[in-house]
Amino acid sequence: MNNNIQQHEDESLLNTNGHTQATSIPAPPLQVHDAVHANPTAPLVASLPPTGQAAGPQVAAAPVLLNEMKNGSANPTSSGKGERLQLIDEDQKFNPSVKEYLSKWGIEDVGFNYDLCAVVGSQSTGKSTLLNKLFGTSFDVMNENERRQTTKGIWMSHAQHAPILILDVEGSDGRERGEDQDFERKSALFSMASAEVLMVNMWEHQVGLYQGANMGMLKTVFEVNLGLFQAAKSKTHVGKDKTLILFVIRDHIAQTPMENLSRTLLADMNRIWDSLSKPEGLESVSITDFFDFDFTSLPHKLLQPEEFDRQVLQLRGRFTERSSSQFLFKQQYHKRIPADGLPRYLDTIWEQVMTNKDLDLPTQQEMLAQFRCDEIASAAFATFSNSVKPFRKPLETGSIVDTLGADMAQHRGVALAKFDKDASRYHAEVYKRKRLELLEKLNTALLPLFLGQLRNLHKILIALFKKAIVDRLRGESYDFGQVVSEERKKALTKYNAAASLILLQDTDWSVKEELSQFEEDVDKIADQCRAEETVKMVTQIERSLKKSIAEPIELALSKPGPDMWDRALDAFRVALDKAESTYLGKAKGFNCTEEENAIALNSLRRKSWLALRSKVDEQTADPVLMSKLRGLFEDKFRYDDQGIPRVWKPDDDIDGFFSKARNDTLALIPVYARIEPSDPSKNITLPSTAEDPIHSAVVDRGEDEEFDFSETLNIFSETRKADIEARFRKEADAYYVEAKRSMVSSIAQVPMWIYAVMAALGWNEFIAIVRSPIYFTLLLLGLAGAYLVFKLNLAGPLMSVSKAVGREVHRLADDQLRAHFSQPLPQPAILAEKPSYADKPSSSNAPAEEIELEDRQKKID
Ligand SMILES: Nc1nc2c(ncn2[C@@H]2O[C@H](COP(=O)(O)OP(=O)(O)OP(=O)(O)O)[C@@H](O)[C@H]2O)c(=O)[nH]1
Repeated sequence: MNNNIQQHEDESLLNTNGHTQATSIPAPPLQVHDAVHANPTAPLVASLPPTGQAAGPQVAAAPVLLNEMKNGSANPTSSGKGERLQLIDEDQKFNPSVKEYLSKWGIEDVGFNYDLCAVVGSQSTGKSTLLNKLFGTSFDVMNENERRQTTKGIWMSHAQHAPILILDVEGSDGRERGEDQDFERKSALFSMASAEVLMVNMWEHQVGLYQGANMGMLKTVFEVNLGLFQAAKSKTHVGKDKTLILFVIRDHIAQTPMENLSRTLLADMNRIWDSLSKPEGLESVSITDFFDFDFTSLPHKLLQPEEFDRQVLQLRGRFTERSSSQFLFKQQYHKRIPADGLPRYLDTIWEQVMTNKDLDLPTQQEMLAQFRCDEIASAAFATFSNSVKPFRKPLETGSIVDTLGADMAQHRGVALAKFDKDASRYHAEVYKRKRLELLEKLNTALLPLFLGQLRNLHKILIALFKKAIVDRLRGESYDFGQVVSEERKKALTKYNAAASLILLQDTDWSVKEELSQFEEDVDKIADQCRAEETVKMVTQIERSLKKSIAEPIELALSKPGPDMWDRALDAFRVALDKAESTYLGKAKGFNCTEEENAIALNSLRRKSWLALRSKVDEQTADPVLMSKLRGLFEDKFRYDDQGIPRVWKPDDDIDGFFSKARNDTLALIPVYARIEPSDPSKNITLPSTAEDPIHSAVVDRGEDEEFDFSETLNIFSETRKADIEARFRKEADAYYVEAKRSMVSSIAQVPMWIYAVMAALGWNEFIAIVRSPIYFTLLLLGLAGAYLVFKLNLAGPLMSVSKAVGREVHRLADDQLRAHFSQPLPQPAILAEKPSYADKPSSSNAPAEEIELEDRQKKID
């Protein structure tokens, strides 16, 4: 690549006056425009409108530009502009730096707002010179001293005054390539496929020639065009993508009028066109369906430099002034390649040309559109990815991003707008397709955020739901069913609201599945709470049942008899029925299922039964039972039928009463031993856990213990029964002994006459005391002291004091005696024969009272 910036050649070689004509033929119909056609021979100055008139900014700018040209200020190097690059080198390699250059020239981002023209023609016909003058470029110009090829390959540059790209094509017909017309053909194809305006540069004297007038090259161009239509396979394409061929006749000295030259050239082209074999269906199409022709001439640059410059300037205006009627870059010639896609397009076209493939421009444009749309989409997606990255972390850590929905929509919108801005210029169908693809890609990238947000929403709302229920159930009075239904509704509303915020348009996203999963989990928690609440409720009911059965059971068990269990079970059934109806009443608000109710009722019955059993156990504990039996025995033995205590008299049948009372009481022990009502209809039966399917399910969940109903009916075993009997017998015997003793003591009463004898014998002593003042005073004092002790309740304290004193005296005496007898005695043998009280063996170790009782018993028997 040659980036040299060449100065414009010296313009002051010759200064010969001449006149210039310009003829243009837009089509259809074929027309001839001549910038000065009204008077072809008139000098150029006369043909220009006066300064300030509507005809042309190019005219107004003319003096300035002329000065630029003369002073060399149009020199591209001075402004840093006008750089060029060798687009295709001598070895026919495409330069990959086009994009870089376009960007440097500020053309990459202009979309369709640029134009492209190419110049072809025989070698050394002043093409580069003309381009440099027209556009301020810096293409190489031949050195006069050595006449040889200067432009090799195809060069590209840009205009200084407008967004115009220029292709300077290697001259044809040069001795350097000789017979080889391969590059000429390829470069012509390439130029035609890319340029809106194809300038054909030729000397005036070449008009009418075949090779010299580039007719061979033009024939190729026309053939290629027809080939393009064959590829497009549609006649509708005809007339849509036209190219303007602008003939520039150099060194026109005006001997032959421009009109004649134009006509000759047109006739030549029509002849060529006619000679071409047309594709099927396109036999009748005219050359002007594909091409517009324009003709212009320039005076001799060396002989008429001033005129040459003026004409060039005028010609420049036709390239740059969009408002001018003679503006060359008409809309219809534009190849509709956005500037950013141009490098790729040119590269592909050249590749096609190189591989001798048919040039199918529409397909190329489509392929370019695909390529560029992909590139633009990738760039937009990369920016989008970066901007949504910050959302990932909070969502991964379980947070909810409040603005996620709006943010996702905004970032997606930005990416699509970015894509639309650059890609909408390309092939419409491709653009639409690629936009859909991008949209899908963006949605796919956003999907994890959407799902993450839903996941977190689910977790957080479930936790909140649980907490709200637990908090509300802590209160004193609540309706569980209402609490659950209110909180459920709240949770679902919140979920729906939050989920709808992140549902984006143009997606197939749905929250249906997630919502149903959420509902399922909410219900699961409600069920859990309900189960806990049911257990709580059953426990409460059980507690109140315990309270309500306590008294009736105690009462029933304290009055044993054949119907003792009938009464106890009656009381239990009443309490159980009440408990069950309380449960069912409360369970209505819980929305419990039949199965849950069955489980809870089963549990309630079992727990109630166990409560009954525990009460019975309490009432049949050893001391309680013994006291009951004792009481019953006493009632029968010590009281008569009217409940009056018996005073045993010698003629009473103590033995008979005793054995009856004892046997009756002993007969009650088996009644206590087992829960068994006399009336079988009052029997209560509960299923044991082993045979209860409902309970098995509960046990499987580890919520309850094993329960064997038949076991619970037995209050105590045979061994214990025997033990109780034995103990009772002993106690009863004690009562018997006591009864006998009380009868003996009543027999041993002092007769009344003894008291009369005592009064008769002691009468003298009584009189002696009454008559003696000392004794009488002592008697009065004694009576007064007794009265005081009685009045002040001092009998107790006096007794305890006297007892304490007695004990102390006894202890002291005991100590003294022990101390005395511990000394060696003069006759120990005598003392040893009398065992002390302490050493006295207690026959059978029984307490003294018992021994005494036994003695008495023996006597009675
Ligand atoms: N007679 C005449 N000579 C010109 C004119 N314009 C340029 N020249 C001269 O023609 C010679 C060739 O000019 P270039 O601009 O290099 O021609 P070219 O067609 O670009 O040459 P290649 O790029 O090699 O094909 C130079 O010496 C110019 O000074 C013109 O209008 N008339």
